[in-house]
Amino acid sequence: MNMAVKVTKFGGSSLASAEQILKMKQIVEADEARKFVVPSAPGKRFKDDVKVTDLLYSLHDAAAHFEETDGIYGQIVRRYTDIRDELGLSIKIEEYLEKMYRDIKTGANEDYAASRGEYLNGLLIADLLGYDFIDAADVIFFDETGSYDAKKTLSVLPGALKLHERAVIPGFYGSLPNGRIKTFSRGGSDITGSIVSRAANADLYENWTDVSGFMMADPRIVENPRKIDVVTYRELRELAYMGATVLHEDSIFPVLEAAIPINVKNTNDPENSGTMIIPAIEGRDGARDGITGIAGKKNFTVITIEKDGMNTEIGFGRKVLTCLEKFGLSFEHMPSSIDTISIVVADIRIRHCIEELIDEIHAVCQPDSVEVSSNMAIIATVGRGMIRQVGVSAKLFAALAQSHVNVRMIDQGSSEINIIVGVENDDFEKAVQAIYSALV
Ligand SMILES: Nc1ncnc2c1ncn2[C@@H]1O[C@H](COP(=O)(O)OP(=O)(O)O)[C@@H](O)[C@H]1O
Ligand SMILES: N[C@@H](CC(=O)OP(=O)(O)O)C(=O)O
Repeated sequence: MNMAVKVTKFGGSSLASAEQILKMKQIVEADEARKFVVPSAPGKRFKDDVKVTDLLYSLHDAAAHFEETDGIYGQIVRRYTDIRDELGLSIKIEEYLEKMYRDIKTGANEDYAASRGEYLNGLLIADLLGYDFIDAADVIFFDETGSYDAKKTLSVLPGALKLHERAVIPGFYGSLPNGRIKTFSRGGSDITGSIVSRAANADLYENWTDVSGFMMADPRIVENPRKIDVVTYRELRELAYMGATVLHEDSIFPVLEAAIPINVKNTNDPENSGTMIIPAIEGRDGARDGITGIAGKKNFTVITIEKDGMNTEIGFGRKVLTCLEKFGLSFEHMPSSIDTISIVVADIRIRHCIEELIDEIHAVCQPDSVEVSSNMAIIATVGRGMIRQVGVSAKLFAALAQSHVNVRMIDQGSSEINIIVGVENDDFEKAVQAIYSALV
């Protein structure tokens, strides 16, 4: 009989120090099935600490601008040598660090620099566990456009995993067709864990972090939020995309087809069952009272375009989108009513071209007015049962009104599993707390 296989991804918070890494070791060794380990780079040890990935971005930036680099490099060296020494390992991590430093100083790309956080941690962890080390650059691939290449990866990775009884595969990066290193977006070790789970045909993908699963709201905003025991891939994707950073929003794609469940667990409380993320909940959709969760993000710009008779003007939406396309902008949401259409774009993407974009919209769409509000936050209230439940929106808006939160935008998503509201950045925390108290 084939033995069960579990892939375990440990986040930066779970590997920030030797003490945390020893907890990881205990967890991995407690279950024979935990054959493949995907580590992140060491994260924050305390509130104001700096993640190694952020140090690496700073190091690359300083080197690229010919600024002083020895200080940052020294901090990175200390993070790894401290871990190595406290774990009593003899691996010569300095040699790998020195090579990295040379490469960065001689023009290695930013992704290469960022990826070394996971690479170096992977070497230490493989040594500690006595597992083989597989460099993600040899088994995880991106195409020429920089998108993840599932076909190529799945033609190489399953075979590579079969050659190893137990292995460590660092998270966050792979390689481009020209051999250069490419990373996923921030938090992307979660995606590596999912890819390895698919390739290993795992029975379970365990994602170990510093919270006991997905909570109904961000624990940094709502005190002691309720845990979500079971959540569907789709709800998870909505919540993750909207700001619940526990799991990267793209982590579900690699395991989707194979329907491999994801279990979010707490390295500091391994007995807690955490949250199970599964394809669908048969026969229970709609049976759940209330909502699944609340998530949100700050720093968006909302452009509201008004034009009488917009609803009958053929091609109006296309014209607006052409303007965005001209500036290479994607949008997050686009709620509309009879004579208005709003476009929500992240501040950081639009800041440099907002004035030119508005001029373009005036020229191309001939609107009656265009209003721009920046420093907006968007909050999504998500739940698969919400659509069949009367009164959720009424309660939500009453709660916001009672807390004196000015609602600047409403978008009842057509996916019908979320209601999105736009509020000012300053009202963000208050709004999340108000929605949580009213609906949970
Ligand atoms: N809904 C939520 N449930 C749980 N944690 C959340 C939620 N929203 C945001 N978080 C934050 O996500 C953090 C875990 O994600 P992250 O920092 O990426 O962990 P890791 O370093 O393990 O990858 C938690 O510490 C918590 O502050
Ligand atoms: N270290 C990378 C990738 C990652 O997934 O990290 P974490 O698991 O700590 O979120 C980052 O900081 O983005």
